[in-house]
Amino acid sequence: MAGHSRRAKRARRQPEAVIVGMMGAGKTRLGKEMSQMLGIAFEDADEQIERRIGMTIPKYFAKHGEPAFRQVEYDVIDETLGSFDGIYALGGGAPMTPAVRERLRNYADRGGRVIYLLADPSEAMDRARRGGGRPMLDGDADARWMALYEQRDPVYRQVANVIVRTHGMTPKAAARKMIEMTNEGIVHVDGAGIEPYDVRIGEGTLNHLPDVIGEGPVCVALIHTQSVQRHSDRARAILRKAGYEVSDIVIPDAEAGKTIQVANGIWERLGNEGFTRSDAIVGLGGGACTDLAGFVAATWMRGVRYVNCPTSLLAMVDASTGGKTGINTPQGKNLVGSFYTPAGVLADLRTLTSLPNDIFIEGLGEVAKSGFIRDPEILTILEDHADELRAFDGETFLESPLKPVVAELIERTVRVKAYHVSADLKEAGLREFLNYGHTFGHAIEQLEHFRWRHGNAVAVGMVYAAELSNLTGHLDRQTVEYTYDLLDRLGLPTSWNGASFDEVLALMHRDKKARGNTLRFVGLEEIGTPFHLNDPDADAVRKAFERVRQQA
Ligand SMILES: NC(=O)c1ccc[n+]([C@@H]2O[C@H](COP(=O)([O-])OP(=O)(O)OC[C@H]3O[C@@H](n4cnc5c(N)ncnc54)[C@H](O)[C@@H]3O)[C@@H](O)[C@H]2O)c1
Ligand SMILES: O=C(O)C(=O)C[C@@H](O)[C@H](O)[C@H](O)COP(=O)(O)O
Repeated sequence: MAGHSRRAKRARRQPEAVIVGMMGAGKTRLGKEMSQMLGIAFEDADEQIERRIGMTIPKYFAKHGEPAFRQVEYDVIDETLGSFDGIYALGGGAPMTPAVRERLRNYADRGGRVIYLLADPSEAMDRARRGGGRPMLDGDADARWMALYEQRDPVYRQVANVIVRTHGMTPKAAARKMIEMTNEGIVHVDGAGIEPYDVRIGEGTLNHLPDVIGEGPVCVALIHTQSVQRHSDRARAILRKAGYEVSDIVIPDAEAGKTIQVANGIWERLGNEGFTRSDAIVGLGGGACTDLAGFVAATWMRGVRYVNCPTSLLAMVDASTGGKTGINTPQGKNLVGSFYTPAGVLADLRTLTSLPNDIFIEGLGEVAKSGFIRDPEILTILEDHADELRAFDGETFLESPLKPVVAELIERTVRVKAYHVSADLKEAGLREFLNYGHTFGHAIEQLEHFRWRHGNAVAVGMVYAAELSNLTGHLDRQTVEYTYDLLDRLGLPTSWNGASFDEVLALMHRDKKARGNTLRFVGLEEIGTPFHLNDPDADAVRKAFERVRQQA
């Protein structure tokens, strides 16, 4: 699972998870349950504090006052976050201290999971009242609890990177849910012009839909293709249970859905159904569907909340993150669109269970691209597991040893994407490196009338870019051969012979990176070092085409 790679990456000792939440939410009870299931230790901050001060918390409160108590509390939490590696439950008021919040942020930045345990208020109040010994609830306990809840809920949401609702669940089921959710990979995307958001990767991440959509929207348009009906049924059930009115919008499959006609049909429907600016759109499907849904979200009333739920490997690793949305025109791929940041990305590994083998393999094209431009470890993982990846079978995937490998590949690839996007949302320079292999790849897609899948076209495009880098004296022959070899082992195409050089050249001139009459490519100097290859020698541009064609 993604959580395993998280553990492997963590160099220092720190808790597996920290639990925050209101008094009576069940932090201690469920924390202990989690620790037993995982076979690791449990620690409760309030019990630690009582051991240190040698008296009960109410007595210490009465004798020394709240500020003195909060200082001891901070010291104990600070030490424990740096020395304990089990499950750690904090007192309900701890995150209200700014220094504790700062410490929790630092813990989360190093891969830590802060769980906000969100219980039903009446259940939690009841438990808090029965528990007794809580100085913050002196007087009318229920009224005090409610007042504290209103004050603390936004703070818990701010410090937590996992929110778990336990309403109506048995302790065992709630603890299992908490474990599942802490095992998710989380990639945070931030940067100039970006409203920060998280990409969540794991089994069951669609359960986060209500938290990501939030309380503002009343109606949610769920845009998906027929091919993912099973998953959209689940998403719709989650949304309806959370109280949203859901409009189910089915669009044509793949690139046939990425058109102005389809977008217009949805705009008409949103208008007829009275969608307002405070409503939300969820796109659930492959990259074509999520590109279109994001485009509709960006343009409806000049922008409504958008949640991206990718269901193909390619959409999980690439299309879902970074805010590029758009449609194709008869003149080319993605020629109309906008940069529009989602409120969140939920990559649920369960959706991969219905993904056909050839579409999974296509997604490996973009995974390999991220290895070539930034993270060579991705290439090592691809090499080490090429045979198993090639034999991907959705039906057995979740129980197979391939699951943690795929989860790690997704997380690493999304990190590469987040690195470029965070620094350069609108593609002024660095972000263009994500376009490695795309100048030639997009031309293939266009000339093949989209019968060629995007990831396959990018694979050939990377071979072209490697050959061009070699012909212009930037890349050694060995790395070019390695490119052919790795892509071939993964089952990706490495050659193409579908049109003339002049036809390809005309389309490469229309690529979004081109400026005036100048061709611009992303080249490679060595693995992990892409560069801008501007206005390359015309002979090299043609010769690279011939090399790619000769292999076919
Ligand atoms: N916005 C970006 O940054 C970005 C990045 C990369 C690619 N893209 C775009 O993404 C598209 C390619 O994405 P793609 O490869 O996902 O193509 P796609 O959306 O066409 O999906 C491929 C096929 O798989 C099906 N499918 C998807 N998930 C499934 C599932 N879980 N079970 C069964 N069938 C499923 C789809 O219905 C489709 O038939 C292209 O349009 C490309 O331009 C965008
Ligand atoms: O996010 C980016 O930036 C990319 O270039 C990622 C590409 O892998 C992706 O195919 C993207 O859709 C291409 O965008 P385009 O601007 O070249 O159409």
